[in-house]
Amino acid sequence: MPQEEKYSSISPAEFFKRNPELAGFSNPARALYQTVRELIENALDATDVHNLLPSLKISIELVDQQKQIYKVNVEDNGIGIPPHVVPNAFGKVLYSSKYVLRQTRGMYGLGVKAAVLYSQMYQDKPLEIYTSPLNSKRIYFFRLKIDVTKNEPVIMERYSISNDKGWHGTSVSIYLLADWQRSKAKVYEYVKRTYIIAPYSEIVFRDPEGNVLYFQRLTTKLPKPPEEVKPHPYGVDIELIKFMIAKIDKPLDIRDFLVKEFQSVGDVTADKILELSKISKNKKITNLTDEEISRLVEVMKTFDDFRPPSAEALSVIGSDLIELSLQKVFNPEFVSAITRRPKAYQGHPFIVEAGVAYGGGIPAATEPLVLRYANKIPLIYDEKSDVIWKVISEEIDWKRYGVETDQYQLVVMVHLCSTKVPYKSAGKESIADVEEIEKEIKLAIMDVARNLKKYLTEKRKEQEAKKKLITYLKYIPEVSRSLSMFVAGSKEKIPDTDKVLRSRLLDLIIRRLEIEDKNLEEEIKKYKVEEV
Ligand SMILES: Nc1ncnc2c1ncn2[C@@H]1O[C@H](COP(=O)(O)OP(=O)(O)OP(=O)(O)O)[C@@H](O)[C@H]1O
Repeated sequence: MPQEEKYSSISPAEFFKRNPELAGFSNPARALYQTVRELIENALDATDVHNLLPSLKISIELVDQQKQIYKVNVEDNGIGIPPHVVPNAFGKVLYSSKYVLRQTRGMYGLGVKAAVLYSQMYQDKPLEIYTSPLNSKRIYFFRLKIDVTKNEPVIMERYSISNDKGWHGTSVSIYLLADWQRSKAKVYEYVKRTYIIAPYSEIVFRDPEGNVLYFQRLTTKLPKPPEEVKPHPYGVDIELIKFMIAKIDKPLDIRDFLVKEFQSVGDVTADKILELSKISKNKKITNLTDEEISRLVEVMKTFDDFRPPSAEALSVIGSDLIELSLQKVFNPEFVSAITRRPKAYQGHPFIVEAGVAYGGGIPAATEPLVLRYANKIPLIYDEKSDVIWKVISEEIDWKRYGVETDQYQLVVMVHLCSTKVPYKSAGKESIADVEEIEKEIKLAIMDVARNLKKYLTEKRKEQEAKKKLITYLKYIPEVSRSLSMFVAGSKEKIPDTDKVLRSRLLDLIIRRLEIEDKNLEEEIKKYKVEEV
């Protein structure tokens, strides 16, 4: 006889506790990497997004050798968190300040809670937080856990002290079962790549072996912070409209609703949309039927007269900062970067930035070193399933740009900014193939690759010229001697003819070959003679 099905429901906290790999917590090594990541991303969202120059202190410490329990602490100098919000921000899955249309690293309201859930599974120390919002007179301390069944925070301890020094920011400590040896390389890579995309940050990183890395702030120029925007009509769906109506919870006229709540919709456009949807202008939003909402969405998605989505919500790094970082971190012989113009997919604005660094201090490898970023987050895992990798490895023929493809000395960086990055999973490690995005990534890389090609062509020309110079130089003594003997045979004798000829011939060759290389000075000096 078939067994009877048993039905029940679980809380979001329970769901992510049962499926930690969905948020990137699949084993002790990955969990350590992911915890560091979530804390750094929150710290940066609390600083650069709010026009504050980030100073981060990161530490990982082994606190129980036998059980392999580590303490991860990240302290920032950000906006801090209002004390009444702290318990939910850290103890309620799907609670966030980032459910608005504005580019931030965080978007799910899950990251730090996923770390806490994982933490609670294998050891019993609670999460520790101290925070002080901007201009707050007090610093607030919390020790928290999550009640997994209820998806609610459990406050174990809380108190506050006077904030005499005017400090603001947040410090979060999480204890967890981890594997430092296996995550070490990825954690280091993550911190380094964070620094590359945020060169206006100062970062101190202490690892469990006692090594301290200091990343010095390279610039005080902060990218323009993103601004919150309204949804674009191309990005709507039936549930979004229902959600917005429920949130307003007032009998507003549908026409006013469209004009006030969406970007790119003025009075005239609103009238046109409503006419096409066969909905009266004065119909109250609270009285709309499901069928009317469905018709409205259909029209909004297909109407072709909207301005494209606003890019005000985005915050790019800028080509100057990308070039600065690539130069400082890799010490290459050539760098170039570009920020493309805003584009949109499914009503979401996006901008692609790209940079290349070539030669110099970059170690040779069989593949280009690809640095992937989305909303200023470095993406480290799942490289081969990312659209950025696909473009760089399959769609760009590097040979055509003059790059030696047996031994690449090449770093290619791509940054996608969007109010909606199409990540493949909640762990935010790779970007899905969206046609519009793929195309922009390709165009951005082609832009910088063309600059690289120009540089390499010039460089090769210069090398050819040098080769010629060295050959010509060898002939100078012989030619000037023969010529001077020839001239000496004439009636009028020129004093030191040989020296004069050598000097003139040398000048002529350098001028003709347009050589400016300082390294050749030694070589040329050998052939220089005192002028008479
Ligand atoms: N260091 C911090 N400074 C200020 N606010 C913070 C900090 N850390 C967390 N928060 C607040 O806690 C909220 C929840 O953080 P959490 O990491 O769970 O999710 P998120 O960052 O919103 O989204 P995601 O799951 O995509 O990372 C944040 O939205 C933010 O408001």
